[in-house]
Amino acid sequence: MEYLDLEPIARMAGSVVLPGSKSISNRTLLLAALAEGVTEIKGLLDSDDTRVMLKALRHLGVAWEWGGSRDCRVTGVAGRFPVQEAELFLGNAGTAFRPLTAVLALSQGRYRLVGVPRMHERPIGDLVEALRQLGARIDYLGQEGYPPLAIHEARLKAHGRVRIRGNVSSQFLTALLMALPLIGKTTTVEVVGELISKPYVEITLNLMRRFGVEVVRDGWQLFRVVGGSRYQSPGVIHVEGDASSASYFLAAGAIGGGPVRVLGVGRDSIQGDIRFADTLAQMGALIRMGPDWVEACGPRRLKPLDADLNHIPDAAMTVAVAALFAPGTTTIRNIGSWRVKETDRIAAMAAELRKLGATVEEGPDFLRITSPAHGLTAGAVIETYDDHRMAMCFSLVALGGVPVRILDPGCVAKTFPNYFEVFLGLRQPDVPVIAIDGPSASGKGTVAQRVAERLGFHYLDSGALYRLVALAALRAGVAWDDEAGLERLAQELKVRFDAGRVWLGDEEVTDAIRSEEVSRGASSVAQWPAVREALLDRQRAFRQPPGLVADGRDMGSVVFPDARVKIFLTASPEVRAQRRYKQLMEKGMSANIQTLLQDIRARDARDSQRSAAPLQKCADASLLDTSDLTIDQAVEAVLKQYRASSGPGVAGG
Ligand SMILES: Nc1ncnc2c1ncn2[C@@H]1O[C@H](COP(=O)(O)OP(=O)(O)O)[C@@H](O)[C@H]1O
Ligand SMILES: Nc1ccn([C@H]2C[C@H](O)[C@@H](COP(=O)(O)OP(=O)(O)O)O2)c(=O)n1
Repeated sequence: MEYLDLEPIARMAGSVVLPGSKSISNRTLLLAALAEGVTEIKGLLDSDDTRVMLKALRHLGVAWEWGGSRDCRVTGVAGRFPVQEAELFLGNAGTAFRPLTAVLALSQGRYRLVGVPRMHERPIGDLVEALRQLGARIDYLGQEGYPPLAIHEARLKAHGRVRIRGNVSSQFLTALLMALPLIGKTTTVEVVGELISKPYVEITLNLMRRFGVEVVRDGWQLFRVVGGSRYQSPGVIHVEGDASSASYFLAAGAIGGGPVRVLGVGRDSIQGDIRFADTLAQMGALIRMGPDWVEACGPRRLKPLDADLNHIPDAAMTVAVAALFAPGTTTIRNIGSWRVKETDRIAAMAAELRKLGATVEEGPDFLRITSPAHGLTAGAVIETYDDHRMAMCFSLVALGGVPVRILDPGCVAKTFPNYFEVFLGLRQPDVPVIAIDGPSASGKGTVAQRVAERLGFHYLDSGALYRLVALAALRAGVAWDDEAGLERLAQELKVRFDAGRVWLGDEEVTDAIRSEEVSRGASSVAQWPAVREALLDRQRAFRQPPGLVADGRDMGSVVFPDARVKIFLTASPEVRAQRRYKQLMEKGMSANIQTLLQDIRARDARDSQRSAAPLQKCADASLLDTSDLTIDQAVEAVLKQYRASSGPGVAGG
C-alpha cells in the first residue's frame, strides 16, 4: 500500500494487548541462542526486526521453532555457533546488527554482516573499536566506521580491560556486554563519556541476569563480566509488551478522551519507555497503572512541556506529535541519538510537524515545537522515511479533527505489523459529557437532572455511589478509617438506579442515603483513594449515547476529563444551608439550620482538603454561582454553554 488515509476520529477508548517488546525480544533470542539448554520464549514479538534476528540465528546453525503465534522455542548452542562462515543480511535492525557484530567478533569464525542502505549510514565505529581492543579482527567493507563489516578469526587478548564510548548509542555497550561471556576471562568495560539511554542498558543487564550472568556495575562508568560466566537457559521466559508501542495508545487516550488501556506493560516493567506515562501525565493526562497495564485518559487539550527526554528516546517521538495538541511551545531536549536512528528523526519530525501548521525549531539535539494557533492543517501528506515510529506517531493527527494521509504505512511492520488495525479499533463515536461539580447543596443534582431531561441524556449522581458505600459500611459495621474494608464494599456494591430511585441489593434506599449520618459518612469514605479507584469504572460506564450529565466533585477533573462542558456550580454556604433545610423539611425530616451550616462548612473543608481528587474548580471549568439564580436560570445557563461548546478533538490553541 502506498498510503493510508485516516479520517478525523471523534474519540478513542478501549484496550489493546501490546505486541512483545522489540528490545527484549531480540536480546532474549540472542541470549537463548548462546545459552546452554532449551528456552521457551513466551510473548515474542513477530515483526521484521525479530525475523531478521531469527533468520540470522538459523544461518548460524541455531535451531528454533515458533509455537503459538507469539511463542518460540530456541535450542541454545552453549556459546559456540555451529556455522563458522556465513554472510548475514540484517536489514535495518539495529537490535540485531550491533549485538551480532559483537558476538560474532568474539566467535572465531568468518562472517560478513550487511544491511539496507540506511543501516550502512548508521555508525558502528565505537563498537568495532572496542572489539579490536580485545583482539577482534573486523574490516569495514564500505565506509570507515560504518557497516557492512567483515569479521575474521582472531586470537583474543585477555588483558581484561576495554574502553567504549557511550554517547552515540547505548546499543554499543549492550552489544559488548552480551558478547563478553564468550571470552571466558574477567573483563572490565569502561564507558568513556556520558552514557546515553541508560534504561536500555538496564534491560540488557536484567536479561543477562535471567540467563545466569551477573554484570557487576559501578555507577554507569564501569561494568565487569567475571571469567567463567556462562549463559544458562532459564527454561521459560516471558517477553513484556512493547513500552514504546504503548506510547501511541496512551497518547491516543489522552488526546482522544479515553480511557485507553494497554495490556502487557505496567508498574513492573523493565523497559525505560514506561516512563513515557509520567511525561504524558505532566502534559495533563490522567494515568492509572497496574503491575502489567497502564491506562490513560485526558482532557484532549494538553499542556506544553520543556523536558530532557534522553531516558525515553523512542517514546519521545510521541511527545513531539502530542505537542500539536498542547497550545503553546513544547521543547524536547537531549535527543541527539535521534540523528542516527532509522532516519534522522530530528529532521524528519521537524519537516512533518511543519506540514500540520506547527512552528518548529530544530537544534543539534533538541526540538522546539509551537502548536498551530488555529487548529491543524487539514489533509497533510506525511512522509514516513521508512521509519515505523514516524508512521505510528503521526496516526495521532487524526484525533485533531482533520484527515491525514500517511505514506508507506507498511513500514510499521518493523515492530508492529498490524498497528493501524489495532489503532483504528479504538475509535468510538463521541458521547458528550456535561460535568457538573461543586460543593454540597449548591444545586448540582437538581440542575444536572433537569439538563439531562431537556437533552434526553443519561444522568449520573456520583455522590449517590459514595453515599451507598457509606450506607453499606454502616450496615456491615465497617469503620470509616478501614480503607481496605471500604474498598471491598465499593467493589462489590450491588446497586441499581431507576427513575430517580436507588436500590442497594433488594432494598430501596432512595431516602436512607440522604440522612445526615450517611452524608457525613459519604464524605469520610470519599477521602480514601482506594474507594475512589474502585468506583471509577462504574462511573465511566454511565457514558452511553446520546450523552451524559454527571454531577459530583471530580466529574470534570478525574472521571470525565474530556467532558464537553465542565461547570463548577456553587452558592454561598448560607444559601446552601437554607436550601438543604428546606429540602429536609419537605421530606418530613428534622433539621436545624445552624447545624446544617456547620456541617456544610466542615464538609466543604474535608472535600476540598483531601489529597485524593479534592473538590476544586479545574482550570477548564466555568464557574456558575447560583446564590441569586432560580433553578430555571441555572439550567438555562448550563444548556447555553452546551450549545456553544465546539465539537471534540480541536487541536491547537
Ligand atoms: N438556583 C438553584 N439551583 C439549584 N438548586 C436550587 C436553586 N435554588 C434552590 N435550589 C434547591 O437547592 C436544593 C439543593 O440542591 P441539590 O441538587 O440537592 O444540591 P447538590 O446536589 O449540589 O447537593 C434543592 O432542593 C434545590 O431545589
Ligand atoms: N464525585 C464525587 C461525588 C461525591 N463525593 C463525596 C463528597 C460528599 O461529601 C459525598 C456525597 O456527595 P453528594 O453529591 O451526594 O453530596 P451533596 O448532595 O452535595 O451533599 O460524596 C465525592 O467525593 N466525589
